[in-house]
Parts: sequence; C-alpha cells; structure tokens
Amino acid sequence: MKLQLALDLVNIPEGISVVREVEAFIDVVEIGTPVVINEGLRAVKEMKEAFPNLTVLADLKIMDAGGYEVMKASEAGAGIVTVLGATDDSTIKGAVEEAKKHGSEILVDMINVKDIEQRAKEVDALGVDYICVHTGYDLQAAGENSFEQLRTIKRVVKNAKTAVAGGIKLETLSEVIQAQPDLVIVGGGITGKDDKKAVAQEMQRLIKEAVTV
Ligand SMILES: O=C(CO)[C@H](O)[C@H](O)COP(=O)(O)O
Repeated sequence: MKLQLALDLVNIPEGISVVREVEAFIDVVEIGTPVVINEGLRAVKEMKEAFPNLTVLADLKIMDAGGYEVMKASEAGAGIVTVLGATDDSTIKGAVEEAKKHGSEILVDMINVKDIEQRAKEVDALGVDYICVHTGYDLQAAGENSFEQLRTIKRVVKNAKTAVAGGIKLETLSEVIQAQPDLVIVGGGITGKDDKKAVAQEMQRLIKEAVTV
C-alpha cells in the first residue's frame, strides 16, 4: 500500500517546499489539476527533476485525446497519468497504449461515475493500472466520501490496482486502510496541517503497520 501526496493549491516553488518536508514518508507526488491549469506540465517536469526518486502523478483528468495527452505528460516526467472513467473506452485504450510506450501508468479516476461496479469492471478489462474512487471537493463539502465505493471496487476489480481519494485525513485513514487499497491519496489532510511532516510520518506508519499485520 502506497501513500500519494496531492498538491492542489500551490505554485511550483510552494509544492517543492512541501514535498521537501514529507518526501521520506510518501511514494507518489501528485501535481493536482489546479496546478496543471495554473503552471502547465512544467510543474510535472520541475517536480520530477527535484525529486527523481519519487513517482510523479499528473492529474490531468483526461476526457479526450487520451494518447496525445498521456504522451505529453509522460515526456514531462509523469510516472502515472489520470484519465476519467466517465469518458469513452477509446480514450482510455489510447491512453493505455501510449503509456506502455513510455513505461508510465494510467490511473482511471471514477469521479462522478454513477454505476461504479459496472464501470469498474469495464475499465478493468481495458488494461489500466489503477482504478481510483474519488469524492471531489464539491461533494466533500456536502459530507460525502468514497469509502463504500472503495469496498465495491475491491470486490469487483480483478486486474488493476485500487486507489482512493477525497478528503482523507489522519482521523479517517484507519477506515480506509481496512479496505486495503493499493494507493491512498491525501491532499488537504497533509497540506492543510501546520506540521505536515508529523502527519505524513504517522500516515506512513499506519500504512506500514497495516501491510505487515
Ligand atoms: O483530485 C483532487 C481534487 O479533484 C484532489 O487531489 C484529491 O481529492 C485529493 O485531495 P484531498 O485529499 O484534499 O481531497
């Protein structure tokens, strides 16, 4: 089980400075969608140059032109690129094909997919690397989370690794860990804290403990 830090509300120097604090405790650093919108794929490139040992995820939330966008993100240094599960199978197939050429991986984000069970089965058959349940900021504000959806994909996904994102905090991490996702994605639960290092360290400890039990 790996820990991914999501950077959403920072510019590139601020993002690099946050990662410096927590790099020993995370496996993947996400360049969040707002950062890509503000800074472009330069953010992926500069993060990978600053932390060559970390996997950089480009949260492009691709909806079309899967092959082209995965090519650009992979060339910038992304080890994982996100595609939306709500899009057409042809976009996901194009993304998977292109990722294979670069040795990068595809994470399909199931945000706002209505029938998670059915779509997860379909997406799993397309050869993607991760399937991620995700409650976005707007639904988090309405008190929702993806813990039940995580249990659903754990049941039906046979090939891909599973991931979960959306409002995960230190206080809720144990519930998430119980469902045994392969990747836990945390943004504000770390970046919003004064002592980011202590929170990331404790999260990594809980994850390692769960994996060894
Ligand atoms: O993709 C995202 C928003 O669309 C975020 O990166 C993801 O939800 C993780 O951040 P947080 O833990 O703050 O919810």
